[in-house]
Amino acid sequence: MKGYLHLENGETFTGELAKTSAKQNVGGEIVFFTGMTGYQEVLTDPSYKDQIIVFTYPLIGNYGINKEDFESKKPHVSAVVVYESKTSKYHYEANYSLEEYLKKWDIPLIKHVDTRAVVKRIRRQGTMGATIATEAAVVNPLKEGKQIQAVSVEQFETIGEGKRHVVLMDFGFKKSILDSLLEKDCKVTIAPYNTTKEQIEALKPDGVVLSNGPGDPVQMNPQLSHLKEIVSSYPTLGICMGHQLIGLTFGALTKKLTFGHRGANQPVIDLKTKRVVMTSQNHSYVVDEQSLENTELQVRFKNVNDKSVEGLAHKKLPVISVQYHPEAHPGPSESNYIFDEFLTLMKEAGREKAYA
Ligand SMILES: NC(=O)CC[C@H](N)C(=O)O
Repeated sequence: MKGYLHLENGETFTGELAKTSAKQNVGGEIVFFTGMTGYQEVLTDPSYKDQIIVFTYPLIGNYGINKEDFESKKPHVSAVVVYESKTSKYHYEANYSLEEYLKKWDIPLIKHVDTRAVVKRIRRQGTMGATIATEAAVVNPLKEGKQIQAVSVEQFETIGEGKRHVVLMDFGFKKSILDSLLEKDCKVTIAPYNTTKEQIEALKPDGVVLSNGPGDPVQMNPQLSHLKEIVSSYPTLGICMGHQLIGLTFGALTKKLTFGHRGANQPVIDLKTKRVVMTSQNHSYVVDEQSLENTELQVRFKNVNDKSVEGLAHKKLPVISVQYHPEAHPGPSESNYIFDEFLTLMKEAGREKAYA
């Protein structure tokens, strides 16, 4: 069936709607992902909530869909745009084809769209509102959402029996972050996004991880003073949204990039070691470097392409943060060492406590 991708700038692209959803009209913020593989992780990463994802690689779905690669229990994107979607699923682990999986969750997929042209528009004019529709449709301009509370857990849950106890504050966490912590011999308590310092104290953790999450970080403004108390009291690692929130809690500002970084090959330099690592990324917002000037934070990582801030360290407290995804999935895992650094921070803080 013929379908349309309408952009907020007034342009329309024509394609073919797969039979994955009967919805006539679905809107969202249109963004693009440049990895050749990793579509399962992208679909199920809660940070993509309410976004229409354009895959730049021209053939998507060729190894099907299997549960092992999910980053959460369900897909969060509002719709999918591809050039070609593979309808078979020959991989030995596959439970669904791409289209079968999207049908299960009633998510529209439009194919045979000139994805190269769409991406060029987004690169030039920025991420914008878009609608996938069966006919002409109005595109609603983007408005600020409260996506974090929609994806965060409501109950505390503790997993694993490792040596270090970490509270993972859930702004929309990817399962790979939990897995990375469990692999490093941590016991992890997943906590709702609005957990207070008192609730964390009761858990007696060794450290806190602030997770990734969807939308604009300023949606957390009402909670920033709570977060500052937490981050100032425990060794803390912030990842993506978590990193942006660490920036905001210490008085820095965030800003939106024209089209963000979404892919598996973003080069990042670690200013401490002077080494460049290839990283997995998914974000629109960044911490504004100039706004760090009068704060207690300093830049630890930078994007080699556009020089944007990719990570911070607190000048005195055991607090580090990364804009990229050290847990990978999809993408390279060579930045995984940041988890080891976080472990060292917890170990050192524990030693101080023992001698206090
Ligand atoms: N993956 C994330 O945590 C993304 C953070 C935020 N939603 C952004 O787009 O910048």
